[in-house]
Amino acid sequence: MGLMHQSCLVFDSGIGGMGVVQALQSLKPELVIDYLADTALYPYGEQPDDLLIERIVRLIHAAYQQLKPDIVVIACNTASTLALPAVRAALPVPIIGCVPPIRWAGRVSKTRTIGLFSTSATARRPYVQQLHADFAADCRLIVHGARQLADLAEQAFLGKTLNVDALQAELSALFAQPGGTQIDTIGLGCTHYTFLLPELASYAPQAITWLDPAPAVARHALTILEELSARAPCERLAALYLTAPPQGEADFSQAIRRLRFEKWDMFETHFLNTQSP
Ligand SMILES: N[C@H](CCC(=O)O)C(=O)O
Repeated sequence: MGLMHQSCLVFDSGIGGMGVVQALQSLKPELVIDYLADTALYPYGEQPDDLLIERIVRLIHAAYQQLKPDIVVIACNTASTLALPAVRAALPVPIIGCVPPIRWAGRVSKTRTIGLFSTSATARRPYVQQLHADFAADCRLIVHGARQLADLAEQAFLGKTLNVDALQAELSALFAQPGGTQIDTIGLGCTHYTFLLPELASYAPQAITWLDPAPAVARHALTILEELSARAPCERLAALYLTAPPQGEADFSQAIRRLRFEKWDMFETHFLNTQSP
């Protein structure tokens, strides 16, 4: 069957996964895309690993039972680098993760010095060191676990004015590290940063090739969807669930309409009423 009636659940802590939603929509407008954001626990980058792993599995499992998607995209590096195996073990459908584009950066960099912006949690994960060792061992990797960039991206998504000082402080924290002037390629290791890409590029102190994995993640998800066998068609409208109300509700409601979501709903009722795996 074609993708006409298939559905995909996209998961993130906040608005970061909306970059993957955009890419999915432009590639396959007919796909039903549901979205779950764990806004109650945002930012994931500042949460302890053991809390996150259990929570992510329970939430995605509950959303799966509610929405029965054909595929799940964990459009969050902080969640994927921690909980991909646990989510895969708990669900009977393909789970696509989103991990820092270190391999891609290793293919692209001429100076062999690559940068990575991510959350603090992702920056200290062994997953990142493993990607470096496996796919870009001949590159110097300079990582900055940025506390403020996800917040700035949330603001940008709502159409708010950029806090330029905060953005520049995060850029400096990467480029001021030893070897920073040699960086020619930077990977976005947090899905939120899609919404800051023009600002990051314009305030960076040197020419950089910026790598945003969102379109590649979307293409990968669609390839996997195409391989799935036929199922009952999904005829309903796309759902957007949050675990806590958004900051700036009017701006949020306007912003999500650009992504073709008519409204948002609280997820907690479904979450609490669903048995964990
Ligand atoms: N969007 C998430 C993280 C933002 C947060 O700290 O919650 C990621 O890709 O890592």
